[in-house]
Amino acid sequence: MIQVTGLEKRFGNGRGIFDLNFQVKQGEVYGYLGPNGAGKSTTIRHLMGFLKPSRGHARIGGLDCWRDAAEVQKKVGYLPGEIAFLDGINGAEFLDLLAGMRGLKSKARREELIERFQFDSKTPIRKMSKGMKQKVGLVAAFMHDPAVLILDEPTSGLDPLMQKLFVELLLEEKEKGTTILISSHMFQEIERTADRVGIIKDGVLIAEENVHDLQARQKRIIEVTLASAAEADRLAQSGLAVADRHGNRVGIAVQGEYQHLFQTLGGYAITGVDVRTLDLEELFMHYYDRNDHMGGKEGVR
Ligand SMILES: Nc1ncnc2c1ncn2[C@@H]1O[C@H](COP(=O)(O)OP(=O)(O)OP(=O)(O)O)[C@@H](O)[C@H]1O
Repeated sequence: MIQVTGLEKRFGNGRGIFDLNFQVKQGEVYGYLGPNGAGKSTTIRHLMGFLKPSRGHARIGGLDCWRDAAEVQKKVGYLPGEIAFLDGINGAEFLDLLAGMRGLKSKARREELIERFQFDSKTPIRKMSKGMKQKVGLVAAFMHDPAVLILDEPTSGLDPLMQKLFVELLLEEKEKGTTILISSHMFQEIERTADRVGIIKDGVLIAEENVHDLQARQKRIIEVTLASAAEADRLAQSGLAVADRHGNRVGIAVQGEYQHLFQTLGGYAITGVDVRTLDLEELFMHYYDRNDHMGGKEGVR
């Protein structure tokens, strides 16, 4: 449904995107990840027909995103990274304007979305907080039930409750067969929704991964607390795959094979057990310089 072929944009300063190639199949959710300034928004602006490629093509549903920009923009639900609103109007008027441009008659879906995101659409846009503007942007992107959604950092500015709601909405869209490209710094949101992820750095697509494969390869760490340091020493030398060790605690990495682990643990004085899952962020970290990592579970920038 989305096809990017040899896409290139060279800005005067030598930055840009270079020979990008990827596809998003109908009904697939593609997570587009990358550190600050990697080229995510530039790619997305090409997909929306706002930028002319220096080389190559971006296509959506067979349409050329630059040549057929007007048609593409009608077809796609788009949430920009930074929304430029008209200042003199309120949220409802802004949505009316977009609905008019798209020839959308029914307000049913829009009202349902406003109800879910819980905001007063009559508030003047200049008085809205960042999060509230983001909600208006999301309603604008989803309200015409588009076959393709392109979302540039959709949860920025949303509080955790609204982020959760957004993920639910995205999963519903996925269920309906909507094709979705979502750029994000939030690994967890990508992990819960995406089928595949592409990682862009310095304008180059450096990796593509199938999220379901990654999840199947995901390891768990069983953290065992032992009655004494001597017991912990003994367990550390038992031949199990020891991932880490802190005092009386020994972390053991497992991937599907639990029988041997529990048989072995039977011979030890254990006072506690905890299970930790290595999340995809940890698996992805090797694609980034450590310096790019802002820390925490939230981002990769
Ligand atoms: N119009 C422009 N002229 C010159 N350079 C530009 C222009 N637009 C973007 N760039 C540069 O191209 C690079 C990619 O920018 P882009 O906004 O696509 O990154 P991004 O991955 O979306 O980053 P962020 O996470 O910060 O939004 C950056 O170095 C940026 O400074």
